[in-house]
Amino acid sequence: MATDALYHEVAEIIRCVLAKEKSVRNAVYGSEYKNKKALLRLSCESLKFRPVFDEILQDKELKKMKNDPNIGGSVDLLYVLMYETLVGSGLNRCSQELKSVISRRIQRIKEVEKELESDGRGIKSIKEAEEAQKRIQIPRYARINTLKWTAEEAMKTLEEEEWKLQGAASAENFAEVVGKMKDDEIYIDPHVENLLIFAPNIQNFHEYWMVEQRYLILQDKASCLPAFLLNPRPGSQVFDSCAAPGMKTSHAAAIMENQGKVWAMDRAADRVATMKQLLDGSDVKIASAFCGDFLKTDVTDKKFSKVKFAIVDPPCSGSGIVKRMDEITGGNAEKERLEKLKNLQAMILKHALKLPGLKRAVYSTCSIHEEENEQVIDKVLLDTYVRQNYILKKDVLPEWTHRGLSTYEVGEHCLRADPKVTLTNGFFVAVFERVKNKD
Ligand SMILES: C[S@@+](CC[C@H](N)C(=O)[O-])C[C@H]1O[C@@H](n2cnc3c(N)ncnc32)[C@H](O)[C@@H]1O
Repeated sequence: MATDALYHEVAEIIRCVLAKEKSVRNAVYGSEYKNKKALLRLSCESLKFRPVFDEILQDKELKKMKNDPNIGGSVDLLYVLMYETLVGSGLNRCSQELKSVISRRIQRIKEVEKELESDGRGIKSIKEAEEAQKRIQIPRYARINTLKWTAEEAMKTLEEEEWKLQGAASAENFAEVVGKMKDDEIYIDPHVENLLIFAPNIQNFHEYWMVEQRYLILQDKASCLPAFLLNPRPGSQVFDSCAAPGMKTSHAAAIMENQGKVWAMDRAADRVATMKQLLDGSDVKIASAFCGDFLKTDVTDKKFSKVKFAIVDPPCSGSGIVKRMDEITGGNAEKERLEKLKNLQAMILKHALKLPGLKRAVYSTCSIHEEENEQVIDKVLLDTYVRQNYILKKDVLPEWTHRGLSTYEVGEHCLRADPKVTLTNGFFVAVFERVKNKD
């Protein structure tokens, strides 16, 4: 039956995507199945609701569906069939064999889904989260590149180009004021220095000459927090352990007024090449961008002895970034993956804290998962060397009311960012400070 062929093809796309062999789009357009539109829609939809289906398949009775001869062990095919049953247009157009796999257990499937829903983990919750996400409009943040011009020059030029400068947005009713801004208005950010706020939907803003020539650097506000909170003095040395593509390196260099040095390391050679271009185009003169594995770097090497500041922005699930496809597919939230990331993140942070002359380090992720955030801080603070030498800085940016999760002791000392609350991507920052003054 034609619909069976579609379901089998969607299952194959899902398999490819979850095995990280291809993106959804590449898998769909590489498929021989003719109706690409149907293929794409059903693949994305089934992936989107997959977390619910996975939970349903934990049920003792429903687990057995995978072994049904019509399913042939393919959990991906079950995702499609469950999608059609619980969300889509039903299974009336497919063969009796496929339909019967579900229809024989439909009552139990609905029961389990209802239980999940009462816990906020059912189909309805995913639909609601998606609707809420559609409604969130994050403004565009642009950092004045003070390595190219001063803030005054920037403001004057923007005014000459007929932008309407509104002054500083108030921190108290930030979301309300910024949420209503018009396309030709600009606010000054009340938290991060030299950061401007533009409306969310300005057409082709990345082609605007100030952006193209890197007089303004498009950078989400939350991602400006690490270098801003690190606040390295001009003339000092910074180590950025996972630096590419160099957004935080370039921000640190601007704060240091191009005086001192930033060691900008990254493991991925292609990303280091991109970073070099970006730093060059931004007039960063003090960065030494190089390729290497930070975990294999001897931080006690004499050449790093003057490093007083560290940026630790390790790989993360990226779950805080609004509107990413892998968020929609739910592919990033797997416990096992988060556990692996947490271990890597903690290792990288602990290693950075071994820099002998280090005074302050900032840890950040663009993840919303506590495993990658508060749990990493907890884990690192269990280390004897870390406990003897560092404290988690208290009262970081006190006017920033969105703090780490209160279920952790460290929570109140950390900053969180959230699209709904701070009008930024989801983000997490914590600052470590050496207990003894090493000056
Ligand atoms: C979140 S991104 C960094 C973004 C960057 N800080 C910025 O602001 O533009 C994480 C980076 O860590 C790099 N990375 C992963 N493992 C690493 C390691 N062991 N040593 C150095 N870099 C690593 C990845 O290649 C990736 O570029």
